[in-house]
Amino acid sequence: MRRLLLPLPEMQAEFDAQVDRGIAHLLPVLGPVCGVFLVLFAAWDAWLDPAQVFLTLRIRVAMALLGALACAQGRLRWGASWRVAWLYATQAGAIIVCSALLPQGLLLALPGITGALFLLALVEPRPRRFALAALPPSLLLAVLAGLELPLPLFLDTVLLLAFSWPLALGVALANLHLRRRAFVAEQAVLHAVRHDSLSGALSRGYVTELAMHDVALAQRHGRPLAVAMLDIDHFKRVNDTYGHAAGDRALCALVAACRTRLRASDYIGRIGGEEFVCVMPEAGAADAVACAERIRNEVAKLCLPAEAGPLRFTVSLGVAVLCPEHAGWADLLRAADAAMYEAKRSGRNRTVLAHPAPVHPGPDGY
Ligand SMILES: Nc1nc2c(ncn2[C@@H]2O[C@H](COP(=O)(O)OP(=O)(O)OP(=O)(O)O)[C@@H](O)[C@H]2O)c(=O)[nH]1
Repeated sequence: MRRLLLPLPEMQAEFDAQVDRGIAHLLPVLGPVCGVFLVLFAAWDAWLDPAQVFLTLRIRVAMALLGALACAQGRLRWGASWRVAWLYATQAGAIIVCSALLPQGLLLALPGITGALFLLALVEPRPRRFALAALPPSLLLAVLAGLELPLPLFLDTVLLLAFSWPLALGVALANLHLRRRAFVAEQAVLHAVRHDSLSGALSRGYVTELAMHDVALAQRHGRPLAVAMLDIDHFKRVNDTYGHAAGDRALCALVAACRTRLRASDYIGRIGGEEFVCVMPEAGAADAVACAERIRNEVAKLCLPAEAGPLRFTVSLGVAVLCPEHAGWADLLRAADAAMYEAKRSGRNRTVLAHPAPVHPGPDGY
């Protein structure tokens, strides 16, 4: 059972959300499938006992309409599990009740009713939720079999249910195991695509995707957003003096230092060799420059052990704040880049705020 659990609680929550999304996509398809079954079962009823067919048809239609509530996307605020449980309970319930009204109906329908358990195990593989959906119809079947069938046949029915349940649960667990493996693999690929493997910063593609979204949001709601572009000073010299491996460690230390100085809602991405960008939603010029200065001071304090002696390095930063002159993320980044080159030109190890003047000045008028 432990192997079925995901290593992190947030991964478990994301996995559950993914399964729920899958079920939500499947539900509109299950509606018409139930409709086809309704017609087939009505024909079956007519074949077994034409006298009862109008009664059973009314029950089946009523249960189908009740079950259709589960497919009403967005109307009812039910979770996917409750929708599945409701759909299964109404459809299996209709089969069981109608079968009980037909001569030998329960016995004839038994393989279909137990078979439905296996279908459910494919749709809802999480054991507790599977049990939640499967239990009420199984209990209904046992009760009606107890009322309708002679004792030996009732015991056969209960025995068949007792066999089917662990088997269907096994199918659900195997299904769950396979889905979790696929999910973990998908997460690993996503992580590799979204992160720089050396420094752990976001990859260029992913930081661009996030930043474009945040810039569009800030523009739409008139909210502040700032960007700081960082570049290690004389990094070529660092590599030449201390070696490439020490240079790599400097990149990692830089990202770690930035993370300690950024807010939880800020993020850092690597956009080139030794160039990084920090995106700071809800930060005006004063906040962003103060944060950039904190990063610069933190980096200047770093001292990494290396064979050629203690490695110290500095960074130059260009800060740009979103304003109406910026059409989007590309313009904002260009402004931060220009400010960063200005910081390099004017002596390095400093922060330069890009012009034009920001629209969202901080309290100190930046
Ligand atoms: N160790 C290491 N070095 C890298 C990596 N990516 C790029 N570099 C090096 O970063 C250096 C960038 O050098 P330049 O673009 O000349 O800039 P600089 O020496 O930092 O000079 P300024 O930016 O003008 O201060 C090059 O020597 C690259 O080889 C990496 O992943 N690891």
